[in-house]
Amino acid sequence: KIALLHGAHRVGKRTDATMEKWRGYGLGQFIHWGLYAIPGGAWNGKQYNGAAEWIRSWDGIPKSTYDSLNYSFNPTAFDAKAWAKTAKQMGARYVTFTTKHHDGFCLWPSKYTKYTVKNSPYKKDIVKAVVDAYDQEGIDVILYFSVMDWNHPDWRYDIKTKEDSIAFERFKKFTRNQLIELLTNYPTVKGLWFDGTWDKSWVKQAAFADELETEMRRLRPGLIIGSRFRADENGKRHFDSNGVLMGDYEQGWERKIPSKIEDVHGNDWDCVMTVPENQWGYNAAWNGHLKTGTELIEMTARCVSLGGNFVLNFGPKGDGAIRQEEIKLAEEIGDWMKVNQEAIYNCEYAGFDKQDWGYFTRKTGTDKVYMVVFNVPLSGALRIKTPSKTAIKKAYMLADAEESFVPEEISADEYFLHLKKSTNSKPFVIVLETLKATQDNGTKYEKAKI
Ligand SMILES: Cc1ccc([C@@H]2N[C@@H](C)[C@@H](O)[C@H]2O)cc1
Repeated sequence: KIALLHGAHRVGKRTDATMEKWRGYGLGQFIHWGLYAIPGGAWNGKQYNGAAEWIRSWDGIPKSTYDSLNYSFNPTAFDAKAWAKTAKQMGARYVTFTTKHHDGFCLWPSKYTKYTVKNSPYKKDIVKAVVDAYDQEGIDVILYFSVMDWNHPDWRYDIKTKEDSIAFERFKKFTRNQLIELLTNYPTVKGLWFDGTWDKSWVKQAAFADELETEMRRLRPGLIIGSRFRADENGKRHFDSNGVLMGDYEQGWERKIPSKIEDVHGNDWDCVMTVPENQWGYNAAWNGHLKTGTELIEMTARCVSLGGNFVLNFGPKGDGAIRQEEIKLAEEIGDWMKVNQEAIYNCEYAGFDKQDWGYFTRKTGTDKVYMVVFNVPLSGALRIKTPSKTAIKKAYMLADAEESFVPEEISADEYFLHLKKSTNSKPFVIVLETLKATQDNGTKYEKAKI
């Protein structure tokens, strides 16, 4: 073990109630909204293919013209209550909302810069509107914050000169001020989702960032901060020099999902996902593959089956309205969640071997296991391999408990559930009530008689 002053301060998962609630969210919403939604991936009639929220950084974009977009930011269709209703009916249990993206434009009236919504035609505090609307719907709020700030004159990619160092000290104070300001203005938020923390300038601030994290946690006990916020004193990010996760959950799963339980190293994690291949902010021309509702439901089940949460991104338009494609996806996911949410909320890795037909989830702390089925085999037989000393007492459709199954034992701890020749067009869930023979209750392990 390497002695570290600014590495991880905890080994293993947090066990407090706030984090246990976070662990059970299952499904969340990401919202990327800001000035980049105005151009929507195009500039002077030319469509760009990169991620729309990065348009300021592309060749050919006059940065000063982009920066003055705050003077034309007037989202007349913005309705935080409508956003929160969409999230509620989709079944999202939390939302991660961009307070400030890399371009530095603040969607709250920060006292520490002029580059905020206050100096736009819109004027009002968007962060407050979103926090209040989602609180009212009972959806927890996490605030996204980009440390990298292209607008701030004191931002540096690296610190090479004395001048850089003096400027970056000012930038560090500015960053701390904004974070304390956010936690003070919006006391109900449950966490911060950091981005823009990979450049050398910030990676060199292990001591400062460690102290700032401690200060934020003291200001907001229970605050949830991911692994992307700070590096250790050797510049190690996400995992410190001893391989221990920094922060409360792993933030590395951006547009990708772990394929097996070993990949998550026993940590909490969430996966943040775009509908197109790689567009977070609004891009008018959604090119390439757009994920379908069923694909996104499968990603949700896959994340929960591996002990994580799935967070689907929405990129509202420059006028503040959510695009129709996203509304439709939210409805499709919501319709499925209304029937099957029991297999998603407050569920965890089941400890069953993965099978081709889909995913196992387990209601946290119980013997109730769910089979979320996406790929019905031609045989109609769903294979189950139970962990040793685990019997299946009951098996039935979540949507209709009357429709039950008698597992056919095909070998030790291995069964088939035979589906009726029904043509399922949507993913469905089967409940397994299991029985774990435990030594201390003295019962000799008996195959439960179905
Ligand atoms: C290389 C890279 C940097 C930043 C990102 C940002 N993280 C996502 C959550 C979005 O905010 C994207 O702009 C994506 C890729």
